[in-house]
Amino acid sequence: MTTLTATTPRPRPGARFRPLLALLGPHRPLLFTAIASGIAHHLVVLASAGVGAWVVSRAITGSTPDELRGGLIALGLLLPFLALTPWLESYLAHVAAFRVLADVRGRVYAAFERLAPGYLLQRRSGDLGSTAISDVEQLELWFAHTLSPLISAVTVPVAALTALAVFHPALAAALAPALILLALLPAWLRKHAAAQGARLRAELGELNAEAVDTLQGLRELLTSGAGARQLDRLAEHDQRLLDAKLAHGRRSGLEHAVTNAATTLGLLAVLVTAALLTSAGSLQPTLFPVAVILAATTFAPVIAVTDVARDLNLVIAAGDRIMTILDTPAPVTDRVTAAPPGPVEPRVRFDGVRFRYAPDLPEALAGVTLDIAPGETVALVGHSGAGKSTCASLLMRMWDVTAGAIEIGGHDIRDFPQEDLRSLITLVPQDVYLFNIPLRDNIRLGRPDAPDEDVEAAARAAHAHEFITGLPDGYDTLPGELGARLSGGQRQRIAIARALLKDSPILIMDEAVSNLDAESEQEVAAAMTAARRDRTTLVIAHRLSTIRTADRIVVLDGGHIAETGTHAELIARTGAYTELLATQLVHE
Ligand SMILES: Nc1ncnc2c1ncn2[C@@H]1O[C@H](COP(=O)(O)OP(=O)(O)OP(=O)(O)O)[C@@H](O)[C@H]1O
Repeated sequence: MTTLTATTPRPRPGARFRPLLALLGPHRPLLFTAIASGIAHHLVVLASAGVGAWVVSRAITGSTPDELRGGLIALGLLLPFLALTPWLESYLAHVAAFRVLADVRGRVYAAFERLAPGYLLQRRSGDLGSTAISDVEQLELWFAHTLSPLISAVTVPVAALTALAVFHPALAAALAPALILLALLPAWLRKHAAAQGARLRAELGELNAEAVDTLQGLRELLTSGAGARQLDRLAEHDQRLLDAKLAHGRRSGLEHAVTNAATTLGLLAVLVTAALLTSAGSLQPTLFPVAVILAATTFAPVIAVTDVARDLNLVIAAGDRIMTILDTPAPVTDRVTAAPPGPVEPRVRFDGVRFRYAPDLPEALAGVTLDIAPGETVALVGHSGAGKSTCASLLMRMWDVTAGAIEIGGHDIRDFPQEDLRSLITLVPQDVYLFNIPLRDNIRLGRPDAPDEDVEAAARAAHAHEFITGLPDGYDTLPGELGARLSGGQRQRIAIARALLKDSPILIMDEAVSNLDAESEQEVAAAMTAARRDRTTLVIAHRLSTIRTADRIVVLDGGHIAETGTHAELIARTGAYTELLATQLVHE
C-alpha cells in the first residue's frame, strides 16, 4: 500500500503544476475567459498609460486642443474597458475557483470512502480533515489569484518590450535585465520554497490532528490529569508551526526586497537610457515620458504575480497533499460490474483464508476454513489479537484475502461489486458512531428512503423506541458529537435499529466489551436476539449470554481455528474454550 506522507517530494519538479491544472476539469473555459479578461485589462492599462503620457507630453510642448483630440477620444474609449476588465477577471476567476474547490472537496471525500479503512488508518483524522478543508481552500490562491496574473505577467512585458523596441531597441535592452531577474527569482528559490511549503502545510495538518485529538479525548485528559501534558504537546506543535511560518516569512521577505530593488533599477535604467537617447536626438522628446510610463506599467502585473508566487509553495504543497489522497490506489477494487445473477443464498464460507495486513507483518489469519449456514449464528471468540475483527473486515471486503477465498452463496465475494456486497451485509460495530443529526435520521442511515413508520418499527424491535420517546425531543433528539448524550447501550440499540431497518440477510455484530449496566445489558441482548432472527449472523462475542445462545462457537487462536462446537460440547472438552472462560475474557 502506498504510504506517501505530506512531505514526500513529487518525482519531477517540472510536473508540479500539472496536477493543479488537472483539477480544473470542466471549469477550464470559465477560467480561460477570466485569464483573457486579465490580459485585456493589463493591455488596456498599458495603452491608456501610453496614450495619457503622449497627450501630456504633447500638451506641455504646445500642441493645440485639436491636435490632442485623437488621444483624448482614445482615452475615453479605453475607460469603460479599464473599469470592466478587472471586475470581469476577478469575478470569473473566483466563480471558477470556488467551483473547482467544491469539486475537489467532493473528490477528496469520495477518496476517503474509497480508501477506507486501509489507508485512512495510517493517517490521523485531524490531518485528513486539514486536507479536506484547508488544503483545498489554499487552492483558491492558485485558481483565483495566480493563474491569470501569471499569464498577464508574461504577455504584458512582451507587449511592452515590443513597444519600447519600436521606440528604440536600447530602451527594451535597458528594461530586459530587470524583467529577467524577476522571472528567474522564484525559480532560484523554488527548491527552498517547496520544502518550506511542504513543511508548513504538514505542520498545520499535525497541529490540526493534535487539536482534534485533544477535543475528542478531553474527558480522558481531565480524568487522568494529563491535561497539562497535552497542552505542552499542543504548544510544541504550535512552536513548530511558528518556526515553519517564520522560515517561510524570511524567504518571502527576501523575495519581496529583491523584487522591489529589481523594479526600481529597471525603471531607473529605462529613465537614464531614454534621457540619453533624447539628448542625443535618437528619441523624440514626446516619446520620453511614454517610454518611462510604459516601463513602469510593465512591472505592475509582474509584481502582482511575484506577490502571489511567494505563497505558491504553499499551494503546491497543498496540491501535493490533495493529489496524494486522490492518487492513492484503493486497497480493494471492483473486478466485476454486476453481481452474479439470481438470488444469493446467505451462506458464508471462509475457505483456507490467509491474510496479513502488510507484507512485513505476521499473518493475522493463517488458514481459516469456516461454513456458516443460512440463518445460523456463529459466535467468534478468542483472545485479543486472535483475528476475530479481521474475519469480519475480510467478509465485508475492507481488505482482500492474501490467499484462499471467502464466498457468499457459493460466489467469491470478489465477484460482487462492493456496493452489492455491502448491501448483503450489515455491521453492528462495537463503537457505534452516531452523527449529530436527529436519531430518526441516524437510524435511517440503514435505509435512507425508509418512511417514519418503518424507522419506528425498527427502533421498537431493537428495544430503542421506549428510551427514544422518553427523551424530550423523541426521535428528533440530536445525539451530540460522537453520540455523547447517549449511553453505550443506547448507542448500540440505535445501531441495531439501523441494521434491522437495512434488513440485509447477513449480519456481523461486534459486541461491546465495556460493561453495560444490567438493564441496558438485557435490552441490548434482547435487541440482538431480534436482529439475529432469520439472519446468517457472525458475532464477535464477549458475553457468555450471547455465546451460549449461538448455534455454534468458533474459538480463534493466533489466526487459526482452535475449536468449534456448541457451548455444551466445548465445555465437555477441556481446551481453548474452557481456558478462555477461565481467563475471564468472557463476561458473565
Ligand atoms: N490495521 C491493522 N494493521 C496491522 N495489523 C493489524 C491491524 N488490525 C489488526 N492487526 C493485527 O492483526 C491481528 C489480529 O487482529 P484482530 O483485530 O483481528 O484481533 P481480534 O481478535 O479482533 O482482537 P480484539 O478482540 O482485541 O479486537 C493482531 O495481531 C493485530 O495486531
